[in-house]
Amino acid sequence: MTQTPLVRLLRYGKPYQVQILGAIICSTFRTLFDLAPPYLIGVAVDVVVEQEASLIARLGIQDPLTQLLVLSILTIATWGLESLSQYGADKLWRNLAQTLQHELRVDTYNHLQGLELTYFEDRSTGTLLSILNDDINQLERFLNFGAQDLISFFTRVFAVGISFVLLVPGIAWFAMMPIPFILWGTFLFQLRLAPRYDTVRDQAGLISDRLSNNLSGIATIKSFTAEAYESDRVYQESEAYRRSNGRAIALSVAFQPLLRFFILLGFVLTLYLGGREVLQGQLSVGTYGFMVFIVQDLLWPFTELSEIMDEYQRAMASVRRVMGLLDTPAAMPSGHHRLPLTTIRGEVQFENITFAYNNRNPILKNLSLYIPAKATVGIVGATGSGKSTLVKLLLRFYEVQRGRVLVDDIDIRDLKLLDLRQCIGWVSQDVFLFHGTVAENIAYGSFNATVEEIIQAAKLAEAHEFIQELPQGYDTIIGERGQKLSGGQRQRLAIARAILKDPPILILDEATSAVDNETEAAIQKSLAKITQNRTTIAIAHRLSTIRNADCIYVMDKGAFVEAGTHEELLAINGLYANLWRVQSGIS
Ligand SMILES: Nc1ncnc2c1ncn2[C@@H]1O[C@H](COP(=O)(O)OP(=O)(O)OP(=O)(O)O)[C@@H](O)[C@H]1O
Repeated sequence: MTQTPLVRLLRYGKPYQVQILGAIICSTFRTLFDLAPPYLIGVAVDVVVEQEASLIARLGIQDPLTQLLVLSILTIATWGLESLSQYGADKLWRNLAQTLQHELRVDTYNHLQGLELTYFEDRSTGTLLSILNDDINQLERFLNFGAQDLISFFTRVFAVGISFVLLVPGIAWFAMMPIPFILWGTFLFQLRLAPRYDTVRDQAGLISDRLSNNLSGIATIKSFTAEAYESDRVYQESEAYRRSNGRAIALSVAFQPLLRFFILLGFVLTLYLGGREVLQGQLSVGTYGFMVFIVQDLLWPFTELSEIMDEYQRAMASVRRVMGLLDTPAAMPSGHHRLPLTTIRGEVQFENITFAYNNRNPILKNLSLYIPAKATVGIVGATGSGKSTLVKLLLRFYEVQRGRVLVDDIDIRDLKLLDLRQCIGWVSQDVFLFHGTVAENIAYGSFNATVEEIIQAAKLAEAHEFIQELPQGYDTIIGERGQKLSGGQRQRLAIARAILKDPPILILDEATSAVDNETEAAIQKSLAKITQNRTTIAIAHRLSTIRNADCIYVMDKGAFVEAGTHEELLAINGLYANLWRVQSGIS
């Protein structure tokens, strides 16, 4: 990647190039008008000293009083225009900052959402949050003020530099001598500062990780009385952040005195060499006075350079992180084959699949499974044997390394990802509910559902009764991750959500593990009706849950070791029969 972060940011702002150009022009004019007072004072002195022979007189206005009046009007106009361009620059830059940060945040989130699951498993929420929030806010700050400062700096230096060369060409080089050194020093300073700010941003991500982790695990922290331990860990992370910032600050503040030294050099050189020329009679006293005065205007902005660069590097460290995220390719390409909900049959086939997470040992080995359309299969097996992994492969959360997964005889890699996932209802092992009302959570994914449909789904999931007892019924806010509900209640909302979706393929992964036996029996009765018309894969440890399945598969270490109906498996008298005996208390 050869493009600098700034170029990338500007390219990102391409649709807003008119506003950006407008903002740059306003900032430039604001600075130019801001520079006018010394020149206006010079002209005023010229009027009162030279009177009829002044600069303004040469324009045809002889009367000194009229000249002063013209000058006053000019001054008022300059101030007015300065205020106007300041207003334009502020408005444009601030709005641009808002628009760009908004677009960048939304785009980054949309891109992030499209990344595959392994991406999220390898990263923590805190880091991603810090990119979406802090880094993008950092950009907003830079665009609000930093960009204006940068333009103002360049405009000042160029404008004053040019007028210096035009007015006193023989001496301008005295004052300008330090500029190449300053620019070279700034370049070196930038090179060294950039990695320090990268570290600062990374450290900000780590502290955000720690905080988000701790806040979500607050109950565990309290139950293990780990408050002091966690306080210490937060302290350590915060301290590391402080130290990394300290390293950036150490470099940043050292640059300012260095700059001042070079500026002083330019000033003293002008003072001394210019003064010597006056003494030798080669320079007029007036020019010398003006030169000493203007050299400050030329060199003084350089003292702000360190602050501007500091702001710039901070922002660019953030841009690098945001762009890094935007550059991450979505490694799970969607196929093109459509699978409309109206025509899908719901036949599912795993054909000799082998799968390993991140090139570890295979979890599933050469496994095959055929589920006819509208059939119900149960999968049982030891914990960690690969049951959940199997259904996640059907959802195409991960890619199989060998073999194929087919829906209606089409390889799911060829299917449009959206179509594939729309035809599957997944009640996962760990239910996730969003902060919002009960009704919103049930209707999640079926956003146009009517209240009646929501209530009907809740009734089928045996959830209606407890929902009615909640303070605001279906409008009760259930808290983040549904933490104001019990485990069994959360599961029932998740089942209701899947029922409402009415998918041709239904996956129930330990969907009723947290409900009591009586509720489970009631849910089973509803599910018997619901599963009649769709392909269902039910994973369960509690065998009563899957007892009535058309076929039950027993999984062990990533392979099926037994298959058949409940009765057939009991007759085999193998693993399943053994489990059944243990669970039903026969042995
Ligand atoms: N995202 C992941 N990354 C790496 N390994 C994983 C991941 N998810 C699961 N595993 C590993 O894959 C194996 C199978 O996990 P899986 O969740 O499929 O088992 P399971 O049969 O559903 O277990 P359980 O009955 O406990 O839910 C386990 O050894 C687990 O550690």
